[in-house]
Amino acid sequence: MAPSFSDSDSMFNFVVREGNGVKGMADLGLSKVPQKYVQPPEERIDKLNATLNNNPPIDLSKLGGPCHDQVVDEISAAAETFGFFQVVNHGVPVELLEALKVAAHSFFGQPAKKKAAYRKGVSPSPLVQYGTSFAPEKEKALEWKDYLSMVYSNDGEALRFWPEECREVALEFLRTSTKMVRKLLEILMGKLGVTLDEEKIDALTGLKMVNMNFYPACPNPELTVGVGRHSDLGTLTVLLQDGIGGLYVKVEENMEGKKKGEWMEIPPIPGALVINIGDTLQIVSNGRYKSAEHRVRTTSTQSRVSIPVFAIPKGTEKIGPLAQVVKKDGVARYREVMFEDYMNNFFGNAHGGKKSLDFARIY
Ligand SMILES: O=C(O)CCC(=O)C(=O)O
Ligand SMILES: [Fe+2]
Repeated sequence: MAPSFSDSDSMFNFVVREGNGVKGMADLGLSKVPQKYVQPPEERIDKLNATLNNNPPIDLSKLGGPCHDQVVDEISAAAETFGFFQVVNHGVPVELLEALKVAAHSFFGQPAKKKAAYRKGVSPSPLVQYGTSFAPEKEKALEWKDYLSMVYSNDGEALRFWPEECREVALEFLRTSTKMVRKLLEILMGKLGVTLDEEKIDALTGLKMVNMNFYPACPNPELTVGVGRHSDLGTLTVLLQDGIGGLYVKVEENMEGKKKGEWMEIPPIPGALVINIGDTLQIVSNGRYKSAEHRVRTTSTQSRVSIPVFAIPKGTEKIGPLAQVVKKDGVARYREVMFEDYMNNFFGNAHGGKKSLDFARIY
């Protein structure tokens, strides 16, 4: 059946307000995306205009062994330059990664009605939200993506309220990746001369959330984006992408073999996870660690899924550059902000690269 939206309002209502999602629309059979999905030329993703990031993944099982210091240096060097790296032997079982992708397809493969039950405002729990694009009411062009977001409060509530198609694997992903996040933070803080204690861990990662992103096959990958340019708002993101590819990270600074502003494709590596530095860690480290600006391209042949775990501060937490680092740097590059305010600003605006950091930047 060919879709027959009489105007862009009825398309918006169908996809966004009624919760059919971009998948519901794509399933109708489209030969061309609606105008509302066409990105301005400067935001479109030209596959041929990107380089491939073929840095080998960092092997976390070498921590604690004879190559410990070298691995620590690789992690901090990646955090200081790209704001991203891939890891293997990360402690998240490889079978779980497979099960997560299956669970994501099974959640999004359900009839729209079942997913729409978790829409903002009607979801039976504030911990769970299903939606589409990022800030659809604010965006000039929509993102070709549906998502499910699951906030962690405790195991009991997760198993009770998260959707049954994915709750067990999502919880296990959160549990196992949290251990790695702790290890990575310990290393990154250690490099700043700061010891990570329970209080600091809680301040930086007190709120955890698992998302599932679904990017339906798209008839016009050259005109659309799956996710627009953004950095993640929290401390660290652990991202599982499937084998389809389409994740791009922007080069922050000129460096050997890489030019500032150039986009690198992050290839899927079987069994690996992608680690992103988020805005919070850039602020806390007074700019030493870079949050990674990234975006996602759509594909015309297959639906892609990705599953990030976000480790972020609680809303009541005050976030600012660490005193030890400011002392060393002689200047604070960011002001202290209530994380809730930072979050409201982040989610209250359409994606726009790293402009989210301006909220805390001192000029
Ligand atoms: O799908 C991806 O690879 C990345 C998704 C992403 O950037 C996000 O959910 O914040
Ligand atoms: Fe992201």
